[in-house]
Amino acid sequence: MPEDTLPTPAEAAAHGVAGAIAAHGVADAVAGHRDAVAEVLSRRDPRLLVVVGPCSVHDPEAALDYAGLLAGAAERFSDDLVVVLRAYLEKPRTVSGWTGLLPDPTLDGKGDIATGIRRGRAFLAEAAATGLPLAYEFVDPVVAHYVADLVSWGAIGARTVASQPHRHLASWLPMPVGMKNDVSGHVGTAVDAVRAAGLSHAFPGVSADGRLTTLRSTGNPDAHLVLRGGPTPNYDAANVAAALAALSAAGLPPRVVVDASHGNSGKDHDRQPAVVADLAAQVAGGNRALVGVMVESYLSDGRQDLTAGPLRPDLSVTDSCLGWDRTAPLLETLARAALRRR
Ligand SMILES: O=C[C@H](O)[C@H](O)COP(=O)(O)O
Ligand SMILES: C=C(OP(=O)(O)O)C(=O)O
Repeated sequence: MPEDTLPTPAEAAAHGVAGAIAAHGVADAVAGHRDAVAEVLSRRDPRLLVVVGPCSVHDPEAALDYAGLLAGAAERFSDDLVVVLRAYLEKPRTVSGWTGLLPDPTLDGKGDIATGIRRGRAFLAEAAATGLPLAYEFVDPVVAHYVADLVSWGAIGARTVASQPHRHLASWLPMPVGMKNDVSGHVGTAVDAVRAAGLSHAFPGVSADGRLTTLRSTGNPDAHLVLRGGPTPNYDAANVAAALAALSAAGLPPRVVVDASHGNSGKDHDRQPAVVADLAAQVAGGNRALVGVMVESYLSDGRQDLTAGPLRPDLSVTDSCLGWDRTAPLLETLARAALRRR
């Protein structure tokens, strides 16, 4: 195979970790996780969805250590929270920068995507074996065909939410997909995206055997809005209420996930606890439409530049994250809030 030829999605799925995926019953677990998330989004399950984990995975071994810690906490709070691990292997960039472990597994711009698919799937399979559902931002619609089988909650990000191919992809993906408000803070684009994802579409895609093909979707009933802020935050009760009103006006179910990071914390990890505290108060105060919270969290507080010399495995190389020691209490706060809301 020439160096740059990629395996087909079916070949990638059959490679290496297929045995581990089967041994751990991952496919059945993923189906169960997707249903569990959908139940929370539909509010039939009163628990709170918490999507938490690193901004990006740059060191799979360290990220698995993090997943182990999170799996323990998820179990502890399982009466009140449905905890999903951010297992993000692609990063959208405002202009340029590292694009993630799957497109650039050597973190140096070489773009060895074939290796990235192999390493990425190995990471996802091992992370799934912890028992946690996995969250993933679908940045490149082609790459989606290599990873979607292991994902239980998908995101279309602030930089792609207006894109028709991404909306079409979301309409076809077999898991709940969150549509983020765009980077300007405009919520209407994401409301349009939720509507578009709920409809059926025919669009070009890749079949399991690697052929370019026409994909036909039936519409994603579990597409929903994610508030992530913009130049100013939009996590407070007034912005949440305005977003719910916009959803209702568009004939969509009033439900929202709120991201405590990104525009809601000015990308400053130190601000995330205050945002989570505000969201927990809204939940505890009885807001049943606030169905989920996202937190960017990793082993240690902060971030590092990729060019800063030997990389630390425990520190984000993209957005700054809240360290594990400060994340665990936030999960407890959210669990208490969800319990109180019941
Ligand atoms: O979540 C990560 C970043 O916010 C996103 O990938 C954009 O990063 P950038 O603005 O540094 O390119
Ligand atoms: C890039 C991300 O978010 P956003 O699209 O909100 O910037 C992310 O969640 O990693």
